[in-house]
Amino acid sequence: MESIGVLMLCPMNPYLEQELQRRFNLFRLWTVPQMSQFLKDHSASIRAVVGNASAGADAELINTLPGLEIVSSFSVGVDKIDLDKCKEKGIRVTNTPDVLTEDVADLAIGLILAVLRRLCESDRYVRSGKWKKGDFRLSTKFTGKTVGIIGLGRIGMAVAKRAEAFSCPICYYSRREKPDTKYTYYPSVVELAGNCQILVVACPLTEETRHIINREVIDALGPKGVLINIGRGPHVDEPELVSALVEGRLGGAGLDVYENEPQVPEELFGLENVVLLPHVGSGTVETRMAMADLVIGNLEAHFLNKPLLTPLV
Ligand SMILES: O=CC(=O)O
Repeated sequence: MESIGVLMLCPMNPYLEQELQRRFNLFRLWTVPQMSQFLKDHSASIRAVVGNASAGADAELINTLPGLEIVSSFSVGVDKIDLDKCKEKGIRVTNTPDVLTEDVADLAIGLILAVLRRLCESDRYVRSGKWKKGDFRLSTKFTGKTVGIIGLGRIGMAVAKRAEAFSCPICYYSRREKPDTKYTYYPSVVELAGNCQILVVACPLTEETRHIINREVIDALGPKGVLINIGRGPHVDEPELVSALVEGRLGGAGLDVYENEPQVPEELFGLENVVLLPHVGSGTVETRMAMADLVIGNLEAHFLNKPLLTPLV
């Protein structure tokens, strides 16, 4: 397979890069000095693109690669890939589901605890020496709080299972009620937000779910409510979230994702009821290796005319 051109769109993971390099003719887009010359020289030989949560194959890229057969994403979310264009052109698409579910759900619970129990703030309290002058303020209990989940897919279910272990009643919103769950269903996000204390965004980003967290939802969640976003930044109308937090209309937020990563609204930096992570939901050594193996496995299967491991398109 050494002659097959594979285009990696940005640096993602050294192991993945090394294994792709060993098997294919790997092009690293971020090292290309001049895009137009690169495309002139190599676009015909590129048969696969490897992207991730921040860089995917959009219509423009797809149109410049006449030999493209497969886009294999080092992510579960594929919102950066033009799926319709891929379908239209018969380009296969794969992602990395399942292997990252546990890590992302773990992180959602970590964010809930970090916000409610003020873990980051109390860590800073110890390090700055403030403890010597007095005890840390009281925080908020997690056990027993109602957790609302937007999107009861693989990750949403894993969050629910974990929250159940904290004796939390679980409710959810999804496009359709799930017949095989005991969790309470609300047919709108506003109703869900009005009936839970912690609202977790765990659905894929699509045109329907863009800004699913808007002012009305934030107001329904209210000054005691906490928003946790482990989905995608554009699920949230970010300026509305920032003003609700600054004005105290929302109780707190735990965010792993943002509308314009890696830009994070600086107004959030001074708020102690907010915990900010740099999009690390699946960011463990173990999981990133499993994701890399899936990307490689899908490419190998494709070029050996075998069934794809995790086909999306
Ligand atoms: O955000 C990460 C992913 O989609 O895997």
